[in-house]
Amino acid sequence: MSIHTDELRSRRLDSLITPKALSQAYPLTDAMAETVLQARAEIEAILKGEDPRLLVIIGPCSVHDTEAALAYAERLNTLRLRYRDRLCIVMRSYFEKPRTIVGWKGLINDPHLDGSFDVNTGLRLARKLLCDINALGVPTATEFLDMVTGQYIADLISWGAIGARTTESQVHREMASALSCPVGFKNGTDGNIQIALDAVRAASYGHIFCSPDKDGQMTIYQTQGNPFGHLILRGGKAPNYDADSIGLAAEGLSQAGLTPRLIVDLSHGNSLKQHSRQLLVAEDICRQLKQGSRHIAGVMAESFIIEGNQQVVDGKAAVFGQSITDACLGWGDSERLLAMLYQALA
Ligand SMILES: O=C[C@H](O)[C@H](O)COP(=O)(O)O
Ligand SMILES: C=C(OP(=O)(O)O)C(=O)O
Repeated sequence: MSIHTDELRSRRLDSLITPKALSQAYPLTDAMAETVLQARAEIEAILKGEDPRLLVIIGPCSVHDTEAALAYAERLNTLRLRYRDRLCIVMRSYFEKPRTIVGWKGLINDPHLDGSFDVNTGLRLARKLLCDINALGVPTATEFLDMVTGQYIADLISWGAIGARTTESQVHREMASALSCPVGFKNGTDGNIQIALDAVRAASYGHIFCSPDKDGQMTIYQTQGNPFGHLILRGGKAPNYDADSIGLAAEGLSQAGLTPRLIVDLSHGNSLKQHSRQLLVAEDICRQLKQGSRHIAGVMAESFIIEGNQQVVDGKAAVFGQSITDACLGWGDSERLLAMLYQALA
């Protein structure tokens, strides 16, 4: 057996900590569990149309500095409490970035921003931050991209996303069918909505899903199906936040036997990747809400403390609270955005 035919293009870097060991280091307290369970129940009620509030998923495009993310969470909490009678605010806490080709893939993958890929530290930082944010009473949202790392943090997540680049992937749909939180599926990067409608349906069924268990043992799970899958309109070749596009998507949902309620991503294809345009998209959404649209269950926005984005130089991001992936709204505009959404639900 001296000839090897596999593992020819990979090399072992390190062993991964187990999900259980990480949870023991950063446990889910009863108060955090309460935050998660209450937020999930509220989001589910909003998606069903039983809670008239608007779900608002807002926060940085990605977390690269946990101190800055926590500072943002503290600011956001003030507005979350102020607007809680009309808005259900959940903080975007994204640790995994899907790349069009290549690039920094997020805090879990490369926490030191220098290509050292210290995944164990990335997982520790991500879990600790989620504990700290939930301890404030702020619920968290994330994208589930990797098939393994979700096991380390999913108990602290109130809302999950499957991104535009993975909505059509069978394993992501299977994963979503197992997740305990509501999961939004984005339309494809080209604007294809059908793949997201198919994904919502696929995830609502039970599947067989192979994943590590909390001890790290590879396990065959039988999933139950997720009844709270939903559509996220993120734009594609053209934006899709206007009333006609939302009406068409709602019709598609109804024809597929799904609740015609969806989330609009103010960013990405809808903002033409120009961060300030999120406010223009929001104005249109507010108009639709004021006109009584029943299809808009929520919105998503990319926002941080400092407007725009920055380059990482020598493993360092120089500006505190500014994105190192997509450009975000700054704090002032984020305050204006939340005030505008709140007014629209008057
Ligand atoms: O949300 C972030 C980005 O839009 C996504 O990760 C794709 O980024 P990229 O096209 O720069 O790789
Ligand atoms: C990558 C993201 O979005 P999309 O999948 O829509 O490109 C995101 O929301 O971070």
